[in-house]
Amino acid sequence: MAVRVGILGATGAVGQRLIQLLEPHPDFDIAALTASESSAGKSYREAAKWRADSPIPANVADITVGPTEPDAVPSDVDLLFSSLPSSVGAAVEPDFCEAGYVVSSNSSNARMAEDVPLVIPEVNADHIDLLEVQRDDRGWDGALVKNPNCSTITFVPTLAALAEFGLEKVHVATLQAVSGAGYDGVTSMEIIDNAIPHIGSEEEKLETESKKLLGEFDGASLQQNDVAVAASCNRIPTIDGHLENVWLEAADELTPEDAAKALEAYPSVDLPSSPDPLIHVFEDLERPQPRLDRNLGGGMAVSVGGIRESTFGLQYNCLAHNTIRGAAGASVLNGELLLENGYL
Ligand SMILES: NC(=O)C1=CN([C@@H]2O[C@H](COP(=O)(O)OP(=O)(O)OC[C@H]3O[C@@H](n4cnc5c(N)ncnc54)[C@H](OP(=O)(O)O)[C@@H]3O)[C@@H](O)[C@H]2O)C=CC1
Ligand SMILES: N[C@@H](CC(=O)OP(=O)(O)O)C(=O)O
Repeated sequence: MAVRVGILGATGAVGQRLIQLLEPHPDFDIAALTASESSAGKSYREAAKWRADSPIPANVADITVGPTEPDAVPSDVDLLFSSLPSSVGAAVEPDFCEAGYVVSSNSSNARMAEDVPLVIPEVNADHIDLLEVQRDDRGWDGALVKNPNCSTITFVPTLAALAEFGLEKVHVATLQAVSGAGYDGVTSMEIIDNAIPHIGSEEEKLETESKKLLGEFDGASLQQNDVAVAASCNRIPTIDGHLENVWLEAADELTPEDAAKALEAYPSVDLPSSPDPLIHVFEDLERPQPRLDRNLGGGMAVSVGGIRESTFGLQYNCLAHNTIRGAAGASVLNGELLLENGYL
């Protein structure tokens, strides 16, 4: 029987992507939608400014949006996907966990908390069991799991694939799509004919979240990876798809040929939203490109190209769809992992 799920922040850009991904999902049934007080009490059709590239699913359009409070969500809902602004997530997600709900959250609050698993299932599925520590620490019947920032999700799987060569230093420069800032985030006057070489807090997220994701969990605590990561984040006028330039210094010899083999061989996981292959490797130096390659693997794949030797070790470019692999799809995949591991 399908698991009944809810979406916190269902009317937003990521909430709409979640609805697109969850409506046809084999294991999940959308049973509750929440948003701010100004949307509560309206039908989803009325409350959401629907801007996704497929119609609102008929069975979702007539659901009444509730306020984002534990009492407003039916108790037979087992899993909540959270796409709230991070300040709201910080305030309310713990209340839902305390009330017994399992929350798979895309919001950035608490990603670096010691007892909160930050998970990309293809990279560190075993970190999910940090939830046992979390439940002991906090006395929750529910649980809180996070997916990382969209730019972090794009380059960390490539590092995981190359980890066998010994990760020492990584420099990453991003070219991020405007959808990452939300529908009202960057005005057309700011971004057309332009590039903005700063995205608030983004560099720090890439530098810190990557070490947690690549860390070791021994069943009791998590030891972060000591790879040095330096990031530079830029906004460019693409709609979806974050492209990143990576320079990697490895401890062992790492030729472009070895890197391509390791990236291509890196496995996906046996969960419905994990694409096979996970990583597409292009020989064409002009790929990957956001418009051409962001939808590979249903928007859940990572693509890599331009692999070459450089003054600073191995150099390559990577790309992923920021609102699917980088946000809604990442939360859904973590929901699948929670189900697979008996947390629901
Ligand atoms: N856009 C993207 O590509 C990405 C976004 N994220 C993160 O995901 C989260 C959501 O982003 P996005 O969908 O773009 O944001 P939006 O602003 O589009 O949506 C926010 C959602 O939260 C609800 N909300 C806002 N304030 C409150 C409140 N006080 N109480 C309850 N609900 C509230 C909104 O409801 P209402 O409609 O009623 O206002 C809406 O449903 C953010 O944390 C963002 O940083 C992460 C990666 C990518
Ligand atoms: N800051 C990201 C999107 C985002 O909301 O990230 P986070 O989930 O870390 O808040 C971008 O601009 O593309």
